Amino acid sequence: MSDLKKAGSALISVFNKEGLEPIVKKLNELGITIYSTGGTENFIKELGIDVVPVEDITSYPSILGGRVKTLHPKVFGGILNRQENESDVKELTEYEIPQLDIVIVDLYPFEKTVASGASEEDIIEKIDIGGISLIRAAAKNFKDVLCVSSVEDYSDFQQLLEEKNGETSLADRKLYAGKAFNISSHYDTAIFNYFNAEGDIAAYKQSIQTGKTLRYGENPHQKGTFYGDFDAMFSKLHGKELSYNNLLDLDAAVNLINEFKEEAPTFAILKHNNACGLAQRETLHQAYTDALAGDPVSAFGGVLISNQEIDKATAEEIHKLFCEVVIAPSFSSEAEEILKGKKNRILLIQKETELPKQQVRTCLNGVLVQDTNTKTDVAEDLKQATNNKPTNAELSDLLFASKICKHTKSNTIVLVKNKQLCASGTGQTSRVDALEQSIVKARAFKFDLKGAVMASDAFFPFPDCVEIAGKAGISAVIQPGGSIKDQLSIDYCNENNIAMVMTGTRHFKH
Ligand SMILES: NC(=O)c1ncn([C@@H]2O[C@H](COP(=O)(O)O)[C@@H](O)[C@H]2O)c1NC=O
Repeated sequence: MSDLKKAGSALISVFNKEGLEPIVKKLNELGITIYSTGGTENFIKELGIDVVPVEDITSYPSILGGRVKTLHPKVFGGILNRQENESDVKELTEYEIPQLDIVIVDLYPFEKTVASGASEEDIIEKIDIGGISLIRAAAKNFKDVLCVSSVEDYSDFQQLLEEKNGETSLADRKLYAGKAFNISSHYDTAIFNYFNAEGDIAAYKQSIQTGKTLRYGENPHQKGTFYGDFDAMFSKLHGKELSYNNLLDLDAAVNLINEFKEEAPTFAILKHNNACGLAQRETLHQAYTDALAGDPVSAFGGVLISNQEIDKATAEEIHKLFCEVVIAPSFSSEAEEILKGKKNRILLIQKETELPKQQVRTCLNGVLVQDTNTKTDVAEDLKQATNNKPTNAELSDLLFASKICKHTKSNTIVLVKNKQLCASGTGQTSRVDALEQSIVKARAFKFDLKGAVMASDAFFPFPDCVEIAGKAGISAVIQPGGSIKDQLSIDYCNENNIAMVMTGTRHFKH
């Protein structure tokens, strides 16, 4: 037996009338009776198309300022009846309930209203009750009813009407039911999160309606998907598909470069989510050259990000390097042309967007959620711990190093000289290891550490780090402070002419 059903009627109740016209025209052409609510009814009438007011079904006006218009047994009976069930069909006749085969609903814009900063009263009025009930009822009864719950589905639905002349298959109806529950659950999640803005209720709900299957996860034997709106953050100009690992690097890169947003030309090179090169200079070309000099070995296959438009001169330098991704607020047309010279190289324009206020990661059998670390250490935060005061140049390098430190995996030590990352120790199990790694790396790339500064993401539990740093020529240190043995580190610095400032803020990153 064919599971195709010919629709004879449709109930339409939409907030946003845009895109509805061709659908209404097609339904009318197919001889489908259209029922509708107030505003939608007027819209359809103005198109010169016959429409039956929903009040003709309910024999009730819309009441309470529109809070109750479709919430009526005759409307829900028309949607929820099982056509295979004899007693349901009998009841339809007994109570004069019209069968409703198609339900088209577009909900009140709750999230947009919240985002607009509207008053609580306005927000509450945008909690759609009738519409969400129509969607749930129609989707539940997908065996008999097709539910269109989003403007996004209008063009597919239009095509369906055209191809099948008003007939729908069970598979079509079930697919649309799934989409409908995607809409209704997303809507309710947004409402819950509005009511639980203070987090008083210990429940975590997130709903992301857009996702992209990636070629694979972190490794080729793992499946991977990105749930998020990539296009809201970037415009892709060129290059191959982004991978799972590219996306992780992008996340690290934009978070890092945002620290230098309003500053002089700054260029960063990242590998495995850590900066392996970063410099700030008068020209972007120089910033790139000096970022690369930080670690030209690690830069191979890296992700590059700039806080300024990439110009021709910088692009010509970048073009000599094999790199996966180049991100910038914009590219000059010559730079774009040059960088497109490698087929796979990904070029991205970073749009002006806010980053999420919370960070989420899986943990054990659940998730860990925390506020994003938005604290950037500034001069006013600093407490001078030593007799020696850092010079102005050292102070600006210390704050510069502290910003990099905040975005480097713990334990980390970052060494900076003249607004250039000399080296960092990343993701080490001891702070001494992190420091020694950074010194070895800096020396390997011919940095003279005399007069360089050191940033540490957390306090020094022992004076060993300042001792090693002092012997390497480091002249100033920035760290949170707070160890019971702080004084031992301070004493060593005082005895060896090293300036130390404390921020009072730890910047672990795991
Ligand atoms: N109260 C009800 O019975 C009801 N029934 C449908 N709606 C919503 O009313 C809107 C359409 O209203 P109109 O056709 O009057 O412009 C749609 O967003 C629909 O989801 C309702 N409103 C919200 O709860």
